[in-house]
Amino acid sequence: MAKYTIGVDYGSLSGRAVLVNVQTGEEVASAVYEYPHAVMDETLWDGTKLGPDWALQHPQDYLDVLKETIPAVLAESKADPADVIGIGTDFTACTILPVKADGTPLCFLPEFEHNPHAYVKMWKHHAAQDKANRLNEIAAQRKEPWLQNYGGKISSEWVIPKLWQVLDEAPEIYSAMDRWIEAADWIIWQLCGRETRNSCTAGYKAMWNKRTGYPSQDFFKALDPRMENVVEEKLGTVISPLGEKAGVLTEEAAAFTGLRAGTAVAVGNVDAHVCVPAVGIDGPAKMLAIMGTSTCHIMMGETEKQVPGMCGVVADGVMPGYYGYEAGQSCVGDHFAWFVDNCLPASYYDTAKAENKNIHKFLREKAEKQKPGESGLLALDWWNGNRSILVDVDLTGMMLGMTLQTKPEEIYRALIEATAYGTRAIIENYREHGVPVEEFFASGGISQKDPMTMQIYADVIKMPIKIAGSLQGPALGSAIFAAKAAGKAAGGYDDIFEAARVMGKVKDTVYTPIPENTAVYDKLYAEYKTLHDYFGRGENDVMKRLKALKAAQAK
Ligand SMILES: Nc1ncnc2c1ncn2[C@@H]1O[C@H](COP(=O)(O)OP(=O)(O)O)[C@@H](O)[C@H]1O
Ligand SMILES: O=C(CO)[C@@H](O)[C@@H](O)COP(=O)(O)O
Repeated sequence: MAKYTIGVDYGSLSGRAVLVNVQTGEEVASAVYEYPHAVMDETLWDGTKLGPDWALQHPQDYLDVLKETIPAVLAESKADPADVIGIGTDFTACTILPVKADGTPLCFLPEFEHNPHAYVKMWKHHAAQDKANRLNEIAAQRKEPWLQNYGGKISSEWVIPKLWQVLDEAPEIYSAMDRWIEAADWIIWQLCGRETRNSCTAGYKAMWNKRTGYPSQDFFKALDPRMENVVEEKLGTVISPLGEKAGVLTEEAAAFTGLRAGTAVAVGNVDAHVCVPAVGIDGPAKMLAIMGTSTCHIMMGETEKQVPGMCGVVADGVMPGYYGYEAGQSCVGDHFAWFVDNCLPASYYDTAKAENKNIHKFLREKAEKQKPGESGLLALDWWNGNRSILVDVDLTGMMLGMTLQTKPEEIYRALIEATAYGTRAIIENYREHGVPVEEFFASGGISQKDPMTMQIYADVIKMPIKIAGSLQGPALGSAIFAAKAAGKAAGGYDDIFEAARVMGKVKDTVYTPIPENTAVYDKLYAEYKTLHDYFGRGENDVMKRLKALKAAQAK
């Protein structure tokens, strides 16, 4: 009798569930639910104005994903809930919210429903940069040894800068919250009624280390005396390894999902890291880029190396027995989305509509006719700051080389190329610091939807690119971890590597570098690197000055 697991992937704009056959990896059914509140980055749902660089979400949307998608995949597959042996989930991160001791989000309480700080701060909420800067200064002064495990800088996207922002700007929310918890762990709590903290978000986003634990009380006190006991007061100290069973589905969660109470629930995971087994990766030096709104670059290594500008190195942070390395670009697909939403003449939309084509496909058909370098354009891919290797959200985008002849499709292609150069910078940075990158895999929406982009990436990074076999890489990864949490006795797996080999997959399509393109891209990349260092490493801080002026004028 076939056994199944369900994986649920919480992306930036929607949640997607897949129901997967545990013995074959076949994805039997899938469903998507778009978050009704989407990303609240200008106003809260009630119209309350938000400041610059804010990005909030509503946790009710996350619950509704479970209520909508799980019954949908059960109905589509006609699977008997008794044969669904486990459920796993993954989330964007650090996407984090304040809750009461029983898990109730503060924004669900009438007294806080109009307070923006009571909501989920999404990974791309960058309004705690001043806190991150201060934290980095203090950590560097104190020569905190863990700082180098995070490339030398803690990002404003992470747990402590965001929490510190709450403490400063909304102390009433800080004191009302009993827990400050990643949505990745909160959703597991909703499923199995038990609070757990996963080692992936704890390690990459909350500065927790398997060997040494969290930074010291003294360090937190140096940030702000009110945070001296932040770990005990707001975070959790019991950290669960990936693939472990967090608990079992409660009666209540069984009622709203249609699954059976008692079904195994895996501990939370992150949307990027969870994809690694989904492409069948089972060893070091194989980089996986999860290319969507943003891109995360995840890889395993045999040794722990401190690489400047990476996001982090975490023992067992991806799969057990290896050091997990993460780097990333905070804006990839968001560049293209911004461009089509803001910069295209109406005639492009009209023609695309008349030809019944998606606007990206329409632009791609024009852009793929260009040769590398033909447009004369070069961009810096910093529309949402730079995550790796500069770790600076105050950097902004740039486009060089425009003339009266420049066409929209040329700008579109230059933006794609810029993101490819950003990925090459990450790969070269690893290699320069002794971390080998030998193979390259891609997953995520763009890897599936956009062959031109994938060919450009292969030409720029000069490595063949293998493509994930699943349209839903993270959801499949979550289903794989669910099979591990359920265990062999229930029809799953006791070994995550075995589960990855059976259930993970890549496509037959491989994008291979084209030598005449790589030769031109080598030249363009050299120009990119010059501009990257000039604007990004302090030689000319014009981007920061403009941003400061903008903030001052907006007041
Ligand atoms: N047909 C398409 N071709 C190329 N890129 C696309 C297309 N449709 C959407 N995109 C890009 O893909 C990005 C979303 O990626 P996806 O992986 O689906 O989402 P997420 O990152 O939220 O998980 C968008 O920002 C958009 O720029
Ligand atoms: O930062 C991480 C993981 O560490 C991601 O969750 C974040 O970049 C969001 O990813 P998506 O672009 O929504 O796939």
